Amino acid sequence: MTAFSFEVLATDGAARLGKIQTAHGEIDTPVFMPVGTVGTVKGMMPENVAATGAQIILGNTYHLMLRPGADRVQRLGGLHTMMNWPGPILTDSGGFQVMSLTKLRKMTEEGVTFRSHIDGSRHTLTPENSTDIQYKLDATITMAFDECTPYPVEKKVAAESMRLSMRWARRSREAFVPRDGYGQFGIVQGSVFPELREESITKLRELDFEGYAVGGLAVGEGQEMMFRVLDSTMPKMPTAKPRYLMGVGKPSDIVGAVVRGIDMFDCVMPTRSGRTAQAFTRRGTVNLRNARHLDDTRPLDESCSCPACRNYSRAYLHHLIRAEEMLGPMLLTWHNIQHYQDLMRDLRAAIKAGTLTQFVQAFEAQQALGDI
Ligand SMILES: O=c1[nH]cnc2c(CCNCC3CCCCC3)c3[nH]c(NCc4cccs4)nc3cc12
Ligand SMILES: [Zn+2]
Repeated sequence: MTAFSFEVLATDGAARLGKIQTAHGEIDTPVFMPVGTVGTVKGMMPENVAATGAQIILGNTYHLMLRPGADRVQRLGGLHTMMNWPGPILTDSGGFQVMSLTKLRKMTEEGVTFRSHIDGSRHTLTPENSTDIQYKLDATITMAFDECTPYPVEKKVAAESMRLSMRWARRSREAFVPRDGYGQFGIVQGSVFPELREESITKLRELDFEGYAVGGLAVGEGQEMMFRVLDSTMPKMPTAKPRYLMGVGKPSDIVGAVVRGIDMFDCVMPTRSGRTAQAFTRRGTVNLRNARHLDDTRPLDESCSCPACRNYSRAYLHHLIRAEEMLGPMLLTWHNIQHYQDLMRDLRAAIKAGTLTQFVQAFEAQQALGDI
């Protein structure tokens, strides 16, 4: 059986080309992880997700614990079997989703009690049961239970929030059942305060996680502040372990974070935007609801290999969106996932060739062009 391992194969400045070995297969980094919320990347079959080049997807603990329930997923053979995704799956702890999706909730030192948005039933998430739920889901990578500190907050509020998350990280680590090829990631907090971020990293290193996530960002601070926090935090992060920037982001966020040493990303944008007619292209985003596409026979993005760009015109995609046909969001989701996978593939190739600086310049120039 393979042990969970991470190897840095090349570097270009602070950026790393890496490979993670897991019980469910390997992951080439930098990697973008599509969100498979309730056991499916919405609107896509798993084989089509794999066809985009994606090696790892995300499972949503909050939704799955409510429906169909962690015990039922375990009885159904775990997420890999249930959703027919044999590759690695990373599940979040559920904490962030509870705080962003539920209204009736109460947080204590113990954890969070909340009411299900589905049927109003009462539930509790703690570091212990979140870790146990992720075990039942058979997550390849389990996330520690944390509190994402809101932004902006005063330093002393950020310090208390971070220290709670660090106590929860220890409880999460102690509840984790080690298995060959499986891993657990700690989550660094500390908002925009370098010394709090450093204290958080120090506490998490004591727990020797298989990977480290940067939490508490992409919560409204803006790209400039996010990059500033990364500039001061990344040099303090363990170098031999993968680094995961949670909830990021749009393509230019990802490029800037890879340059600063981030290895893993997740974001709902490519899938959620696919359902709202927003397409990501080399020249920026395109809103396919816009009437300017009515008679446009060109493909969405001539440099893209996905079915939407190979077989259909913008006019047809626009028609599907206006007619509210299922095929519209399906094709756009596929395209957006493909676009993100192609961006990661190009970033990995640039790091390998030592040409990341040139890649970033060309990327920024194209994005500035805007769609024609
Ligand atoms: O500190 C954090 N701790 C834990 N999770 C965080 C997340 C959720 C990451 N995606 C989870 C996925 C799990 C499976 C289902 C889909 C989400 C974040 N997302 C963002 N920004 C994007 C944001 C999204 C929504 C509001 S901000 N910042 C985040 C910060 C944290
Ligand atoms: Zn495409």
